[in-house]
Amino acid sequence: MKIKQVILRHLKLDLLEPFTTSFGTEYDRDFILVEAISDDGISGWAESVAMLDPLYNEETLKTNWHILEDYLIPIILKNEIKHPDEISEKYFTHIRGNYMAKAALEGAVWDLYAKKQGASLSNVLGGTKKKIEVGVSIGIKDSIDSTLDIIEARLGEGYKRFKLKIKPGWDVELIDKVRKVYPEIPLMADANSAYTLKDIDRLSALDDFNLMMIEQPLAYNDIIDHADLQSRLKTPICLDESIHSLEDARKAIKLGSCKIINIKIGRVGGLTESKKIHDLCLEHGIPLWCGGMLESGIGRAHNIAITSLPNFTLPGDTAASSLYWAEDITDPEVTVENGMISVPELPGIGYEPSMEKIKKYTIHSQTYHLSENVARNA
Ligand SMILES: O=C(O)CCC(=O)c1ccccc1C(=O)O
Ligand SMILES: [Mg+2]
Repeated sequence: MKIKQVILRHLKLDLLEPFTTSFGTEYDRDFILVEAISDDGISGWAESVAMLDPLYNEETLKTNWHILEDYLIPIILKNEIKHPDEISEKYFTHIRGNYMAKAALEGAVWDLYAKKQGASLSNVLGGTKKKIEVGVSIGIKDSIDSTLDIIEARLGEGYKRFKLKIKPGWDVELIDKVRKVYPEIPLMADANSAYTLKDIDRLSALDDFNLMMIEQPLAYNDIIDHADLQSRLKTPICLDESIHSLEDARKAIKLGSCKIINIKIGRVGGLTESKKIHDLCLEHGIPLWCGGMLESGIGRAHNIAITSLPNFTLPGDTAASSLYWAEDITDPEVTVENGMISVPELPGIGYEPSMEKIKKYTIHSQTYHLSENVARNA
């Protein structure tokens, strides 16, 4: 495969409802859409899940644009790529970190590769499921009653798992009240690193509610204290922020830092690394689910494809487009029926980017070609 052109677009979509976590409130979603075009004129698409501010992790939309423009795109334009696995295994190895930037460009090449094979992205990744189960992530609200109303609505829509964002002071009472109303629903909590081991009493109190898991209770860069905490809790810990690679997953499993892992393609540097973590976790009996980053339909399509692999046995965060956006940028949008999404069988990601809607939400765009300057840097 020869990539002759890459287009970066900065899009902004307004969220229908503000989304609050322990690290802040999002009112809208700015992201980079990546289009990689081959010499025979086929486009592959992906999005960077980096946010505008470095609150979830250290990457931002601007750091991603810089790394894509100055390092990653020149490499992709200069080299002939036989298989997308080569991108993380050979071409990006000397660039440290910047996982979300790497994943965005790698993902666009994966979509392009699948389209050239005439196969679905799920198919080329080794996906086996035709349908995937989905859950929903519910942000921090002004009251427990409004949280209960949302759970009621999502239950009616068939969602298979309910994740409540927690932070100190919005935790034990919330979970207790929700459990009293819904003693049986698959329920979990995500702290986004809002606690330390000093909060052991509060975290132990959460152990009484039969939660499926507690996601990332401790620091975003920790696997040591999580191992200590896991040894004191019966509720499984799920790591999100702390896992950036196959190596991180191997070490966390070895230490006993978690019993479940959430894979976000962007956080681990792409689909190739996601597959490797998948295989390792399968071998060690660690169940997986696919996390969400308030993606547009393009990112959702990638999440659906990776979730079709067999060890994604727990419902993920890839809910319907209509819960987030007045309109999404793909045709069709991502829809959920009875808590399930059908994995597309069309070539590539299987959701067509709508050029009309993409234009409508684009703030800025830039096209990159192979040039003398690019060749020198790559
Ligand atoms: O609905 C979604 O896309 C998942 C929302 C979510 O939980 C989330 C959103 C932004 C950043 C981090 C997280 C998280 O999983 O921790
Ligand atoms: Mg999380």
